[in-house]
Amino acid sequence: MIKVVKKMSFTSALVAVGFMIFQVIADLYLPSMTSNIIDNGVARGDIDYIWHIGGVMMVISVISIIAAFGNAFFATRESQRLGKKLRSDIYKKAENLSIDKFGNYGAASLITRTTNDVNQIQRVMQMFLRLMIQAPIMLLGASFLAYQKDAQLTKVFFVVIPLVIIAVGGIMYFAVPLFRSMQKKTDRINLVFREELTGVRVIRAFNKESYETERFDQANRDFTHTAIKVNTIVALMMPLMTLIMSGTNIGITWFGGQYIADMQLQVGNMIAFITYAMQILISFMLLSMIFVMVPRAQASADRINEVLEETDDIKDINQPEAISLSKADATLEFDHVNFRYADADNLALEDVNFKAKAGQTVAIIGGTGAGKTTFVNLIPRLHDTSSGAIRLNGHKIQNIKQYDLRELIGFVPQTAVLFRGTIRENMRYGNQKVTEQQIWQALKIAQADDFVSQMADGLDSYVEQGGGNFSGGQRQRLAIARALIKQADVYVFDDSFSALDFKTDANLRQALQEEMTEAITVIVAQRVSTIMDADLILVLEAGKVVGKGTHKELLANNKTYQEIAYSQLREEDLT
Ligand SMILES: Nc1ncnc2c1ncn2[C@@H]1O[C@H](COP(=O)(O)OP(=O)(O)OP(=O)(O)O)[C@@H](O)[C@H]1O
Repeated sequence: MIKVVKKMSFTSALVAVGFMIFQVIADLYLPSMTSNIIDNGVARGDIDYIWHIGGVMMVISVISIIAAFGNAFFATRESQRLGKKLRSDIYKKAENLSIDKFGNYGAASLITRTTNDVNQIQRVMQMFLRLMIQAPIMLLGASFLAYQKDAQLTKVFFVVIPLVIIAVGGIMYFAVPLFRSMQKKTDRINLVFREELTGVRVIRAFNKESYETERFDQANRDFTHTAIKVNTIVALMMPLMTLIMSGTNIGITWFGGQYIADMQLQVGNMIAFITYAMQILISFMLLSMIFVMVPRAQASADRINEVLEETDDIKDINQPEAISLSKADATLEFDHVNFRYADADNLALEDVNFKAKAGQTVAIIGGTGAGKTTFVNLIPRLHDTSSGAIRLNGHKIQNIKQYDLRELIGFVPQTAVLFRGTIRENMRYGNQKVTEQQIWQALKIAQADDFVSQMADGLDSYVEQGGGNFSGGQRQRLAIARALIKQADVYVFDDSFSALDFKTDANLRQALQEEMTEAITVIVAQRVSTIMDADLILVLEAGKVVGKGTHKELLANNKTYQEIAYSQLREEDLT
């Protein structure tokens, strides 16, 4: 919690506390003045005194209101600023986490941490700056002043305070663990909800709506059940405290009445004493709320810190080497590269070696799970090699800044992702300075110019979240065009042609070959026809390169390649 709170501006926090101290002093001063008005003004019929003290009380009340407003303003502003900072820090951290670490948390949990957990911290900080410091000061001040008004009456507190501690302690004992479990249940709701929203098509196709609704209802019921339980327990606090306060009132009036009759106490002092007693009990109540809220916020702070303090295994070195676009001199080399996933027993890639230069196309083919995606993910350092080296333009990729490295790579992932906006905005994603002509040129190479030009709004056509209003093949072509717009030394296409028909696939490859004379093209494919013209084909099987060469060479002497090739194409198509 302290680590999180340190992110706050302490000057503004101090200002908030300063205002609050003024407010408490004013609030503590008022009952004393009331007692003076009653005992010295009303009892003696001194109208001037009543006017004079009444005026002073009005001024003090105004000061109290101004101080309360100032405190509320600074407390709200600072807690909101803290929330903003935390949200932004978590977002930046999540954005830069390696794919593995990101997967450990999952999108649902990261969203809960950015929203729900940050809200908890914000609420507690606002309460802290408004009430948490007020409560102990008021408690001490009111106790001292009550004692001053009448020492004998303080005996009421020997009964009342243990009762308050038992009531508050009991409530906390049951409520705090439930508050903690609510956080986990919120995570669960988000996880189920997100999974169902993203898989809505599959759910409908399998007629699993009622199954999924039940799954969501279960998570929802579980959360609601705990929320009702905890809120019912906490709701007991108010009636219990009202009961204790009323009891205190009766006790003070009972004993106070006797002291007044014995001329040991004045009426005004008893009224002031009652007000101080109420302030003491309110302080206890506020303190109890703090004890309920702090453990809850602590759980949130732990969850936030867990993300913020996550050590990232993919880091930039201290003095990275400078690298820039090499165009015709570009080279890409895998030098005895091995890779193992953190939780896996076996290597996902084993001793991969190859070298390519600008203008060349390197293709990777292999069955599902052979390691093709893992292979291409190593190039922009989405994962780091376990051993061996990858060199881009002669630089070990670990020795250059991740930003610089990724600037030199045009990457089309296996699942084409488009962002909500327009086609133009999506095309400018990797290069803000791109001209209209360059966009159309990239769309032409990606075989996307036809369908984009036929759309009523052309480049300004609307793209739904994830590109949902385009077909799979159209999405792939737009994603390819977006990568081509980026000036890069290496273009990586991870199974990016799979949704294209054979003719479009062939046209696209032809266009790429003509255009990519100053870049290296890495293509992952399942279809032999897609990679037949590549300068170098790597055949992957269970993470090992079992064949390396051109289509002709592999067809002549590589068994795995022959099996793949003959299972897909007729003999005459293969030559
Ligand atoms: N995050 C991960 N953690 C552990 N193992 C993984 C992870 N991602 C992939 N693997 C494993 O690594 C191996 C290679 O996976 P990869 O995704 O690279 O295969 P692929 O050849 O691209 O498959 P496909 O053609 O089906 O996309 C598989 O056995 C897979 O189960």
